[in-house]
Amino acid sequence: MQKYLTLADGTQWIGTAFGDRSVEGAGNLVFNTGMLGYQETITDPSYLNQLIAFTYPLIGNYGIDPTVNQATTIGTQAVIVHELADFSDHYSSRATLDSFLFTHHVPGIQGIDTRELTIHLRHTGTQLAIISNQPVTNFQLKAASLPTKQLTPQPVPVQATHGSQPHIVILDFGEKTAITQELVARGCQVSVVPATSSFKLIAAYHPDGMLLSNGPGDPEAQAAVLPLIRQLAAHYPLAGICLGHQLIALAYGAKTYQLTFGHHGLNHPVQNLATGQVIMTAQNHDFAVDPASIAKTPLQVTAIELNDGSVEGLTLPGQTVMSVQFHPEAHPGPTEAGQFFDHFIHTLTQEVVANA
Ligand SMILES: NC(=O)CC[C@H](N)C(=O)O
Repeated sequence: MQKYLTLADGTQWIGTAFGDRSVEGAGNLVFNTGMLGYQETITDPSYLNQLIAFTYPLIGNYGIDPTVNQATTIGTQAVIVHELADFSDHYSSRATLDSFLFTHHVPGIQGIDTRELTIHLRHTGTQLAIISNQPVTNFQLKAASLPTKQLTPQPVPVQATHGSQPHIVILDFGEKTAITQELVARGCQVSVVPATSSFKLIAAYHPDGMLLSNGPGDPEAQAAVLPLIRQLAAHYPLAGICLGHQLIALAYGAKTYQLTFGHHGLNHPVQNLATGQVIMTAQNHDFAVDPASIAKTPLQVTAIELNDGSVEGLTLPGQTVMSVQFHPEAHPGPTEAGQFFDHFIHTLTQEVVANA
């Protein structure tokens, strides 16, 4: 069965359907350059309502391992690949990518030259796209007719995982489960609460530290949560990852902007400005903190991306506030950025001891 990928600029690509063949979708089309980790990427809630084109030419070859999902539902609108593996050749695999997407009602399209598509997107910038069963004649009308997805709100408490100390409360904007897992692996007790939680509800958890999670969408659309972030920072050590990092920037008066085509990959070099150390990082973001806007705030830049100089880390001198634009939890991606968790836990453990 033929499937059509139509971009807002009118370009059309024709491929073959896989996943849920009946489903159509619309949203921002982004390209992901990771050479592995398609399952974690597809299940990452930050991709809510986006279409993901994988530049790696063969996708699906190691199948689906139920233990690596980053969320229980898939917010991604569509998966675009060059060649879909029709086998899954790994001992941990329990399903094919095709059947996994079918189960979650996500459409896929294969046979697309995703590298050519990526070159196109690098010239035009991120744009809206539609995946459909018939050629699209009226782009606006068709896009408006297709439903957008929502993240499933979680009950309170979402999760209380028992480690020892410290107790970290995650404010959940669409958290990847790997963040909780990385904290638990370092001995933390973790509770996850919805991003709409009040300060009073959060305080009842007696956090030793707070973490603002990753999440989908434009950070400037989250203005309502900024006073809570300032209140949290005044009471607890505060960390932010990706969307959480952008929200910390906004909470202290900086601005964010949309990148031309986003960072979605696993080999983004990031330099720590204090030590000079460069690490490889996993990234997944379309927005970034405007470096010029930071000068007028109390924030300081701690790290930059070496390809385009974008802001990768922030701190607030005088308070324990630290954030990163990249993904220290990886899943997928290089794990060396996990030192961010080590640093945060070390800092707040010292504060817990000092306050005892
Ligand atoms: N992974 C994330 O948290 C993404 C943050 C934000 N939605 C962006 O695209 O920039």
